[in-house]
Amino acid sequence: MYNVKTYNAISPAGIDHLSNQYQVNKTDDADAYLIRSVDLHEADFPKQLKVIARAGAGFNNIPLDRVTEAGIAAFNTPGSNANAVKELVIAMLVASARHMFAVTNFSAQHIHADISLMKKTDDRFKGTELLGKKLAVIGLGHVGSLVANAARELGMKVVGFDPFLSSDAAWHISNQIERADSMKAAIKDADFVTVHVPKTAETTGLIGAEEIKAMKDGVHLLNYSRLGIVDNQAAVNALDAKHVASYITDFGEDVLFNREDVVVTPHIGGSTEEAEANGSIRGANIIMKYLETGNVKGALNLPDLNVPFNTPFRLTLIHQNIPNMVGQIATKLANNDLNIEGMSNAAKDKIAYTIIDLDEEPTEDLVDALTQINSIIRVRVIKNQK
Ligand SMILES: NC(=O)C1=CN([C@@H]2O[C@H](COP(=O)(O)OP(=O)(O)OC[C@H]3O[C@@H](n4cnc5c(N)ncnc54)[C@H](O)[C@@H]3O)[C@@H](O)[C@H]2O)C=CC1
Ligand SMILES: O=C(O)CCC(=O)C(=O)O
Repeated sequence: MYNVKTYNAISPAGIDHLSNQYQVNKTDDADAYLIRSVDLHEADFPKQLKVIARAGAGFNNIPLDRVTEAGIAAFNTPGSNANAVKELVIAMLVASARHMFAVTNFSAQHIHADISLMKKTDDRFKGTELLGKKLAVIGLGHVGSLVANAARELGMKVVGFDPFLSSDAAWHISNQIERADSMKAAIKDADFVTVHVPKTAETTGLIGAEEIKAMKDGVHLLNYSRLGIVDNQAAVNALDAKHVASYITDFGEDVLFNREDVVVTPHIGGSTEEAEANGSIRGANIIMKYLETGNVKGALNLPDLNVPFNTPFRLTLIHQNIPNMVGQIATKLANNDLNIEGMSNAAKDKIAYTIIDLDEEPTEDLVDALTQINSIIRVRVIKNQK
């Protein structure tokens, strides 16, 4: 039996997807965490924790260095909630162009008045159309590409900026999206700017005072990525100066409250039934595959390694990516008279991962001996359940 611990509200679709070899939230000593945006930076991890699956895209809530040092595999589920974010961002583009929140506030406050009178005398709520307007999309991954394509379908001119665009992601972007080769080129004459990048040291403050100054007067700015990617104080200063027309974000801070020209949603970009189910089912599949086979695809901190599991036992080893590790491991197995049926190894940056297939169960002494090799981070024995 494997133990899974969940954090945040995890869609039951993923919990139900786990096989009967899994029990959920019965103990804190979990083999796997299935999480959403809980902040794990200050958390201690139980010794037997082997895998963290983040149902969602952003993984800035996981202390990756510490998790890797503990030999814990970490995964996210990019794309699982991208459509949900896209739909909300498109709604917010329309809402900002039509002053939707100020309009509905006005209506709520004048519920007993003859609102049609205001229409005849007041141009305050006259909006603009998206058709023909220019949208700059910063970051063209799962979310950004969907936003760019949908905006194009609405008749907007769309320019994208993503210096790290993967060739896979590029396939999903309409050929009618203009590619900018700098942030400045993307934002300079855009009517709307929306940001869809991960939060990293490099993207913190990506849209600061200088970038906002380079935008045209009357721009509408959207941040559905993370707190800190847009400098909120710089955005407020530009709103005060009437340079930015409105700022719409999923990540509130005190400086943003009680302003008519700011709309804050409470981090709900990915909060739809469908997106939460997608993410939790993908997270459940990741946990089952990693715990039961050791195979890895798309981890945040381990290389891809997928080997058909056809022997009764398997050893998996997470270790430093340095010379002679595989040689030392093979020697320990030979010294214990264990025949290696198959051995595969892959590396990602400083970390390497080795899978060894065996006909016999390795002894505890052998596992101890392997664990004691300098630069081995974690050794796991997996019994084939098939
Ligand atoms: N508000 C919400 O509920 C949600 C927020 N998000 C946020 O949106 C982010 C993006 O999500 P996905 O599109 O699924 O991720 P993704 O990984 O598919 O795409 C991110 C893109 O950003 C690009 N990028 C990285 N640094 C950049 C830079 N300096 N300038 C321009 N582009 C850059 C990457 O090359 C990549 O193509 C997530 O990391 C997360 O923080 C995602 C889902 C829901
Ligand atoms: O709804 C959630 O769990 C957060 C979604 C999100 O921010 C993400 O996937 O990056």
